[in-house]
Amino acid sequence: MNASFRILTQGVSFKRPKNDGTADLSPPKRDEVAKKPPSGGNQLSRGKSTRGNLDNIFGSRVNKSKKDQAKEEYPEQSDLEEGVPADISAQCNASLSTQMEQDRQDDEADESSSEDDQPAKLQLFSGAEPSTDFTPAKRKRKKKVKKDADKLALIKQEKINHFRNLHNIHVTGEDIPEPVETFEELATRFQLNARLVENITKIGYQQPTPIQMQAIPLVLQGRNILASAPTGSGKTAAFLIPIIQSLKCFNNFGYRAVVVSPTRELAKQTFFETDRLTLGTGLRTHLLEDVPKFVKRAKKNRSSRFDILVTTPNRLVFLLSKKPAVVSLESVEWLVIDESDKLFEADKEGGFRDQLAVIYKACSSPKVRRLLFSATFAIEVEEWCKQHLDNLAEVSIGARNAATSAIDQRLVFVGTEDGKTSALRKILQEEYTPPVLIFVESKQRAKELFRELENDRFHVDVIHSDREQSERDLVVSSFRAGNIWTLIATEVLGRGIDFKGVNMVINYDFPLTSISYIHRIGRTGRAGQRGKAITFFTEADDVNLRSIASVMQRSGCEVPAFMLQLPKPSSSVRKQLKRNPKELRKKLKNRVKMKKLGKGIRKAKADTRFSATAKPKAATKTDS
Ligand SMILES: Nc1ncnc2c1ncn2[C@@H]1O[C@H](COP(=O)(O)OP(=O)(O)OP(=O)(O)O)[C@@H](O)[C@H]1O
Repeated sequence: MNASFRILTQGVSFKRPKNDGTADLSPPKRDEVAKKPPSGGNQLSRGKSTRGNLDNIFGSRVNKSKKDQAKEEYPEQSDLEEGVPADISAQCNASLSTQMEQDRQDDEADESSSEDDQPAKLQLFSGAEPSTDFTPAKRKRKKKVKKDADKLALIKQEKINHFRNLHNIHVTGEDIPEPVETFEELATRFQLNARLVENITKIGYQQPTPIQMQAIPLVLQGRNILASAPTGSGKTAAFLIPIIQSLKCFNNFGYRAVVVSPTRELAKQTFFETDRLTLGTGLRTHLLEDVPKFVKRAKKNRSSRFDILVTTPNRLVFLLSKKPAVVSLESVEWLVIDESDKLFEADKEGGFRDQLAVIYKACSSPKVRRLLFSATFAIEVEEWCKQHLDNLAEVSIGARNAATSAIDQRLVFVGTEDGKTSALRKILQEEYTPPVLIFVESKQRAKELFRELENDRFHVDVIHSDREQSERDLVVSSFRAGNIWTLIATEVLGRGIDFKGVNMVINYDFPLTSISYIHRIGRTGRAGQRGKAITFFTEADDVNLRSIASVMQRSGCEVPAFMLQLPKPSSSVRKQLKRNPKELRKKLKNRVKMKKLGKGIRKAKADTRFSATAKPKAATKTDS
């Protein structure tokens, strides 16, 4: 991917509607939006904050086609090449400096001549002192100072743009602060807590990653943020470092920051990262694990002993929905929604989105800021943020919804389901470099594959939602410690989990969406290391093949041309893919089976012409 991107900073500010006690996380309906009259401009007056205003603004934006909007925010490659390369920036600085020097000399000459004229002009005024502001010399000097300041600002902006281009940083929003290049710069510019600096050094972070370069100053500015950056690019520290800095030290007010993660494993990992970064600062972090214990503790009013809460949404919602609620989020200043696109997902029962709405509403302080982070970007999350979050800044690193270029990705055709085990054994024999993660689509599949491999020499174990929490914890820690070499997992480990040094990810079952593909393979190739991802596909997987091939192509992998030319799934299939991908996959598998069955029957029928013993049943046996 070319590192040269044009920076887009749109001067748009959005006001949050008045807090009416509702927390509707659903995006506005398109036709509702389309009916709204277009707004007069994209700058909203600061005084009034009404939903009507918001809708007008939102309407004017979404009336553009998504393609146009995307093009505005992410120019095509040819456009991107117009970025500001280093030498151009240097030339620009040099020529501006020369021009400024020339202007200075001209102005000095002008000034001396106009000062000579002054007495004559001043005599025109009798009695009253002339206003000093309006003497031509002063006016000129003022103009010159302004001109110089403008030029300096231009040079500075040019440098910032160049820096962002270099690191693939894209930002939108008003008044975006300068990114930081080093942790030393961060420490001096924001007077970072000495213990926090010490902890960053102790952990071994030498330089901020691109998301940290831009997101940390933004969070420290007190903004609402929607951020996306590749898997394994340090998003956790990008929100934790500035939150820790802003909370300063322990106080007795109760939770002031809440981090919501979709899985227990991820919540636990974030808790450990928070623990490492807060060491010695006095801040206290609580991982919400044992709900009954929490309820007991809450009765003694002991929840105010912590500053930061890390949790999954369902546990927190359970506590919030007790009458009376056993947890208070009224003092929360920072609400972090990690894996934000996942937590915005809604299913028939409401899913994560409804839970998020409860949490959102419970964080009732006017001081609260929301930080939404993920490796993948969803347009509906962006639309919601734009509509509901005041002073929003968006930051993203690299191309949206692309896998990291640190992963070598490969697609392997295995024919049918039956072809998978032998293909897996072949790979494990020929290129086995543990630790290896194998993803399957359901707990049933996970159990079956585990039985298949458990007696081989691959030190295999399995993790899925049917296992006890203690077993899951043990499996994760054993895999981290290197006692398990091959781990079979469902989507439980698909997002956010940071296992150091996973060398290979195998998608034994084809991911249901390209988003799931990006997160699954992102368990390798993290924090600057390289990794390998192999994905099996069968005849039943062609509905998703094109979108995954596109992800591969966007992250710089070679993809067979035919895959990119596969027909796009019809709109009804796309809808099903979004609503219930598992169900659709089942249907497609059945269709392939039926097709084969049909072929088998036809073949068998044909065979019976020559051999009376051939039966259709026998011909289809291998497909079952
Ligand atoms: N500045 C840094 N320098 C070096 N390593 C870092 C830095 N910041 C974070 N890391 C390390 O990078 C790894 C990935 O970080 P993290 O888990 O935060 O990634 P992520 O972007 O949240 O990934 P995902 O999208 O998969 O959740 C971790 O091991 C973390 O310790």
